[in-house]
Amino acid sequence: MFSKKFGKFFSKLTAKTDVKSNDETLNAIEIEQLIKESLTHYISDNFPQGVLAVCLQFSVTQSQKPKHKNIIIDLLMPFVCQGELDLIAQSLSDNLARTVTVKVELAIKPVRQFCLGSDKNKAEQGSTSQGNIANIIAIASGKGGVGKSTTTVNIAYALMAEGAKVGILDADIYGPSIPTMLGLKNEKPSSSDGKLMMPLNANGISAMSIGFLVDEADATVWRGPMASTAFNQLLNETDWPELDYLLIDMPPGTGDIQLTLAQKVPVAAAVIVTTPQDIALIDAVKGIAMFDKVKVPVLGIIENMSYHICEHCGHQSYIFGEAGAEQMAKDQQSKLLGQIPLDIAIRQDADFGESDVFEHSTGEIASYYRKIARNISAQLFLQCDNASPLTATVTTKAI
Ligand SMILES: Nc1ncnc2c1ncn2[C@@H]1O[C@H](COP(=O)(O)OP(=O)(O)OP(=O)(O)O)[C@@H](O)[C@H]1O
Repeated sequence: MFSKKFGKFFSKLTAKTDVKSNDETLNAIEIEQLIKESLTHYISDNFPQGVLAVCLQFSVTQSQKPKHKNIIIDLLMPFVCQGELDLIAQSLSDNLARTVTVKVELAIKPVRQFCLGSDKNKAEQGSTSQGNIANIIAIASGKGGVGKSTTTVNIAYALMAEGAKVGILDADIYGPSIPTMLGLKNEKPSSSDGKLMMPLNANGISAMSIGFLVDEADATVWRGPMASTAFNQLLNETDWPELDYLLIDMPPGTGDIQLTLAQKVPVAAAVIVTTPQDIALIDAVKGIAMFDKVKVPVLGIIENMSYHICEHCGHQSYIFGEAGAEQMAKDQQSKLLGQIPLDIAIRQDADFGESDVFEHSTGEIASYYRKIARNISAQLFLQCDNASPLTATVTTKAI
């Protein structure tokens, strides 16, 4: 039956199908019209004005074979949304008594900040050394140990599961854990021309980390300027393939080094990871203030280790406090991008260089991260892109 969540368009579908009694009586034009209406009236946080308002291309193919009356909806979209549109396809399938599949192709463009270059220096960097990268997103936390690197890796896999091309740059110069988490410990990058390094590849994710180049012990004694120079080299002297998103795993904290990185890199936007614990939330607020200072938009907050579900009795316990990030997001007029439970499988995967999001991309753990990945991608488009339907248009009247 129809889920309440889909509201208006389901009632329209119900009305239509009730009138016609079954889909045999709906002709191809009516079906296409019904699908268009459904996509137009579907409203959610990531589609505040419906799916078709942001869709770049739309077509419906209806197979007429008597036993396989499948319907395929092809959409060209500016942000990842396959997981959300699969739910619409499921409801359409139920309503039309046909197998409806939505196929999303992505056309992810650099957001406004890159294109227009509100900061000349940033725009120049964006159009030269990182020309293959559409959008750089900083994943930051005020406090250390809240799960920022683990979240970065799993969001990268989640974006990939949603169809995007993704890379990770480990800027956590003082404690690079990305090589371990991606199963690339002890690997070294190669160079074909002696100038640019080839990023390493973990199941399709391109990765670069200071951990690939120097011993952890050596990097930890670096001072601010040295760390910042090393980071710039990692970003600019890597032969990045074409990427929709490069996620930067920022060093924890809100000091000079973080501020310098946020200023030097053409970051399109930032995301803050926190636990619901008060001391983590206080530092997360400082993180938001830091990005505000350098005019990098903060897309929202991810609450990690939100709760733990007992594997024996299923009881949900709020070990680090309840709903802290939700309240903080409200106070800061930001968005809660999602919550991730404290789960032993997430910790084990991180230690062994594996990811459940990659291995079971339709599983429960993957669903938390994929939802967050969709929210990040959509919010980047909606909040920052010129083509967003939410961008205010200024009209001038001739007098
Ligand atoms: N949702 C989770 N469930 C279970 N364990 C988790 C979860 N998120 C992170 N962890 C574990 O918590 C520890 C800290 O995580 P991680 O290294 O990602 O934090 P961090 O914020 O990047 O740390 P640092 O700031 O020191 O770099 C790791 O052992 C990781 O496996």
